[in-house]
Amino acid sequence: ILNILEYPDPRLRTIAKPVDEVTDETRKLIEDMFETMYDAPGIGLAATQVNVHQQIIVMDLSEDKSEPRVFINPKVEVLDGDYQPMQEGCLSVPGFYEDVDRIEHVRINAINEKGEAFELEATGLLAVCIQHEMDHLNGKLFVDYLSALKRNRIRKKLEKLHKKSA
Ligand SMILES: O=C(O)C[C@@H](Cc1ccccc1)[C@H](O)SCc1ccccc1
Ligand SMILES: [Zn+2]
Repeated sequence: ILNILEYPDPRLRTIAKPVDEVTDETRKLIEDMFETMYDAPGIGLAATQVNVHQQIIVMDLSEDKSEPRVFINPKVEVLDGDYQPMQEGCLSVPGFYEDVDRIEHVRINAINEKGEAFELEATGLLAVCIQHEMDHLNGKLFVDYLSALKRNRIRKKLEKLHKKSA
């Protein structure tokens, strides 16, 4: 189980680098990321959240861990400009849920854990999760879409929690 960085940890703002070659080490990291995500529990996890600054996302939207997905060096294209609001949470901002507007229909191009390129069209929760995880790889968090007032309230509450546990 890997440690998940929590807001406002500045390391969450790091921009992830592309993966040059998918090695056994990459596959071991992906395995550890799935274990960490399922344990949290969550339906998505970006390498940035476990302080590894490579463009790697793991996801599983199923109820029974039956649909693990891996996205390496992902690129997202907007397929139509409509936005949809959805309540989002984040394993790096535990306990807070707020509505965020995301693009409704996207296409993602990525590489899988075998190093093979693939393409996927997504709408609904999958599209939202892909955009949420892509933001992590670009050092962005869902709290960045909220008002400064809300974001500061969340930051203060989490900082207080971190002081207690520190
Ligand atoms: O990246 C993360 O922190 C995991 C996120 C992924 C996510 C956020 C918003 C909407 C969809 C996915 C979540 O914390 S995983 C927890 C969760 C589970 C079911 C539905 C929404 C969020
Ligand atoms: Zn998140």
